[in-house]
Amino acid sequence: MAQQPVHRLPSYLNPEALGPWGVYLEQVDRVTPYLGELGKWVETLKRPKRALIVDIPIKLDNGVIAHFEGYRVQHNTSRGPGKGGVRYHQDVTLAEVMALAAWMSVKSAAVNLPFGGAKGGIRLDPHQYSLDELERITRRYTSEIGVIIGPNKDIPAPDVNTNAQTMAWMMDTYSMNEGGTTTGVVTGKPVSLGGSLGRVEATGRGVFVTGREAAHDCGIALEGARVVVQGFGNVGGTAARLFHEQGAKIIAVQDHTGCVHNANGLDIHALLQYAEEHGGVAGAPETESMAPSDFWALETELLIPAALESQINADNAGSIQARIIVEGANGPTTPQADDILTSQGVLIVPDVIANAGGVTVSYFEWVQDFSSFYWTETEINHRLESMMRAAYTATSAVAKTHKVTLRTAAFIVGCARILEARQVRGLYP
Ligand SMILES: NC(=O)C1=CN([C@@H]2O[C@H](COP(=O)(O)OP(=O)(O)OC[C@H]3O[C@@H](n4cnc5c(N)ncnc54)[C@H](O)[C@@H]3O)[C@@H](O)[C@H]2O)C=CC1
Ligand SMILES: O=C(O)CCC(=O)C(=O)O
Repeated sequence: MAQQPVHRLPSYLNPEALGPWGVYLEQVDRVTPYLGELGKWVETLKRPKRALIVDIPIKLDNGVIAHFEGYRVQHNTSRGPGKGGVRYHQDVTLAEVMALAAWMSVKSAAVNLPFGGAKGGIRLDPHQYSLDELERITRRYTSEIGVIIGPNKDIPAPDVNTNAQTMAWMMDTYSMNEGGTTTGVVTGKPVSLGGSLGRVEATGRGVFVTGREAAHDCGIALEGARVVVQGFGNVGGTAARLFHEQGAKIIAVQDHTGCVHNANGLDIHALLQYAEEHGGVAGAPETESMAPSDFWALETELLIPAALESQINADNAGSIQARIIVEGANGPTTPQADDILTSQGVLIVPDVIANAGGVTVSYFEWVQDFSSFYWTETEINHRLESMMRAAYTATSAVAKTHKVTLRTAAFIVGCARILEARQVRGLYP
């Protein structure tokens, strides 16, 4: 499974300095030698098919007109319509959304969903705006990107700081503009609007399933295993709860408000409630606060980054003492950190497999909306579990065959599927 570190970029072109898009390009460079004849199409993967920047002018509650910048990027649609979430965050940039869209292409293909990759975002700190303002921002954004989205073109979903309510506003705005209710234009909607049971916790559940498989491969029992989680929102919060419910000990959690630690294991149900009421984990009872550098250096069986990109990088990778990293976030580990961790014997379950549970249940939601026939939560969870296990097992087998990391293996599977579709669609698609 171990891979020799490779450094294809010249030293003056540091992928960490290039941000998430640079990290993605380096990952593509690393997989190219394994793509055989299909490698001749690899340039397709190195640029987005389409990128839209939109201006979102809205009237704030105080009467002032404010302008926000929004994006929707469709990285690749060779295998099906674009698919991917919408992020609201003060640091969102076009280059970041390009990387997030590209990881969606690889992810959808790696788990064999009939989708391409897309992503959207608005640069704003949603915590600074009222619910009414967020509704106006979301509706204007949806109208502006309405020219390129649609149930057969590109289907948005929730990501950081967006949720089922955001998707309901998007679905309603798109439907108003189209002149008819169009449930299939977004996924992650409320169940009362054609959303799927199980979607809210699907990504965290996928992280749990792939983490459990990886632990099994490494001979680690979940009962009593130590787990450290960065990000305590939809993905990190759910994953922490599922590991906790299987007897694992969540010893530390970090979110944007701080880090909390308890060597005997945090009471995850109480912490979830505290974070809901206080907007974050900082100051939770029966916890000690901890410096971020100490957080990363904690000795643990599993480490789950479930916040933002490039959190595990050349600066902190050397101090990490986890046996397994399960990537709930997109792009949390830079290529340099990958090399350092691999040389330390850490097994990394990459984002494009580990967090694919969300888009997998989004796929179920899309199928249910088209057929107007809805499945039970037990059916959803059962199908999700079997697809996540199959993806993990297939990726592990490819990693063993080529003697590469799970990330390179997942990229081999995903990129080959995308490029094969690209090839058979013909020379002038
Ligand atoms: N929601 C979904 O279905 C999916 C999400 N993801 C990825 O998972 C990650 C988390 O997404 P969600 O849980 O949906 O978002 P969320 O908005 O529900 O939660 C984000 C969490 O990250 C924390 N956070 C933000 N900035 C941080 C910082 N600088 N340091 C530490 N913690 C910080 C927040 O406090 C919050 O707990 C993102 O990378 C997202 O792209 C991946 C697949 C699907
Ligand atoms: O559910 C979806 O369609 C996409 C979720 C997402 O944005 C992701 O997997 O990163």
